[in-house]
Amino acid sequence: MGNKVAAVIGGGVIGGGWAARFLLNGWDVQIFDPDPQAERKVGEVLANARRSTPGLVDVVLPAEGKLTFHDTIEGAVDGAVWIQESVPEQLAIKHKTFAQIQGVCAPDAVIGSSTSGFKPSQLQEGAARPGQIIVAHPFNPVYLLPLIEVVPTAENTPAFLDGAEAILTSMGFYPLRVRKEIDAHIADRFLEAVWREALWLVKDGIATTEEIDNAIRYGFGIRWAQMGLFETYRVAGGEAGMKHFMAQFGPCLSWPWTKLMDVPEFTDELVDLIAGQSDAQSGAYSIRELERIRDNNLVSMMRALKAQDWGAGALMNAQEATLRAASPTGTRIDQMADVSTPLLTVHRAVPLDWTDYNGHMTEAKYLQVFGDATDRFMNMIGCDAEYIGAGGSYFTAETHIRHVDEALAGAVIAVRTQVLSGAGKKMHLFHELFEGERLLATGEHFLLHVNLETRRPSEPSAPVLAALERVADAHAALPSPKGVGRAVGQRP
Ligand SMILES: NC(=O)C1=CN([C@@H]2O[C@H](COP(=O)(O)OP(=O)(O)OC[C@H]3O[C@@H](n4cnc5c(N)ncnc54)[C@H](O)[C@@H]3O)[C@@H](O)[C@H]2O)C=CC1
Ligand SMILES: C[N+](C)(C)CC(=O)CC(=O)[O-]
Repeated sequence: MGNKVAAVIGGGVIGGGWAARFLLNGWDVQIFDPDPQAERKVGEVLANARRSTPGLVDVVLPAEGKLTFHDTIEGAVDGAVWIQESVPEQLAIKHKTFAQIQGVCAPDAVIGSSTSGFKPSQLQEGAARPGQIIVAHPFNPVYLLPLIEVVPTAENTPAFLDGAEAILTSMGFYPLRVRKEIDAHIADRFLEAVWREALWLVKDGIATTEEIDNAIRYGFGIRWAQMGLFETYRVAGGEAGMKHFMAQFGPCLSWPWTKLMDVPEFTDELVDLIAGQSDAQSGAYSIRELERIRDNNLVSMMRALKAQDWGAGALMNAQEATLRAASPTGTRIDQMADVSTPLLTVHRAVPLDWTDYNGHMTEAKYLQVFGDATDRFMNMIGCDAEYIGAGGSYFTAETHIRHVDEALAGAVIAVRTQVLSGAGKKMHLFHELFEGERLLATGEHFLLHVNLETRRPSEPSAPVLAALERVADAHAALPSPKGVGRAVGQRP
């Protein structure tokens, strides 16, 4: 990918989210929004994103890009290879915006529209180069959720679409190409149906806004996040699966369970009823507080899916593997020319689900970071998944951690690992955890190589031992790090 410059036209809820996603993936972002409050509002979204997005993966994201605000569309799109339109949902405003963009932008830049409902053919009407415009419909918060509905027309070439989707994928998005354009694409058709039914339930006095939210979040909402609709229903069919499920529940669709397309009128009375109930339900929190609660929950759930390598979590692992391959933490010792200084074994951000009631990285996660650093070092010397699968590994026999300073969510942390000794079955490591130049903790660990069949200490393979000895010999020349061999209670 060449120039990583994006323009964001319209910096509201969604434009601000796009800006954050681009910036935190190393893109420079140029924003145009006529609202004098735009810079402040984007700043608030970015602050939320900085504490949540970097911790989605267990490896550091590219260095944050540069953010600039511009007085004109011309200024904002200058040099941009991706231009994201996020102006209000009115076709006339969108058409005027595209005309201004296309008057000045590069002819091969992608112009993505965040529209929730318009078809791409409607957006392309009257455009100078219709083939440059696609729907790229995101989900709020754009800096966390992976889905982008990419809706093209026949005007967009396959090569153009592939290029656009490659850019989205590189930022951890999941581009879902919609086969045929349709009002409101795929996901918003569901959301509209659910929204419509919920409005009826409130209007008819069946349920309050809070009861409806509880019906979703204590039940099918959790289910949907991991298996969606069809896979969930397949499981609900029991051993007989989907056919049985359809035979059993298909007839229900003709029962009067839903109001279908009948939309309740948005009278002042209905709006007041819903807004009043919503105030009673959630008014104790500010919108920014609710955003932070939402982000904490989303990151925790997405990281749980990541641990299962499933759905959105599998996507996060794929992005991590790409980032890891380009990182020194993914390099093997036999590929390194110089191993004479402590090795970078962890380089990542503190995820939101690692923080505690004190507002900082919790105690147990210091051990996790050092455990991860040890795993990475094992990988570097060749004790990788294949080696472990063949029956050899290291077990930790003793650990001593010194907690020196704190780290907050989103902080970029790094572990440098010094080999104190490495010979035969024994491996003695000293990890130092930093945020920038600030030392946060040290971890001293003694490990033994084991045979996974006998579960007894054993000699490592010759290549693993050679790699370990190479680093140990090189590190023997280093000064002994402060804190080595300490016991609890000793004065510094
Ligand atoms: N809010 C949501 O949940 C979602 C919204 N969308 C879509 O994103 C688009 C933007 O929606 P939101 O961000 O929610 O609206 P918003 O009202 O938060 O932001 C719109 C921004 O556009 C600016 N603006 C107005 N006229 C402009 C112009 N001529 N040029 C540049 N900026 C202009 C406004 O000052 C405002 O900051 C819409 O098409 C919407 O359908 C898509 C996904 C989710
Ligand atoms: C309400 N909405 C139609 C604007 C919602 C979306 O388009 C997607 C989302 O984030 O839910």
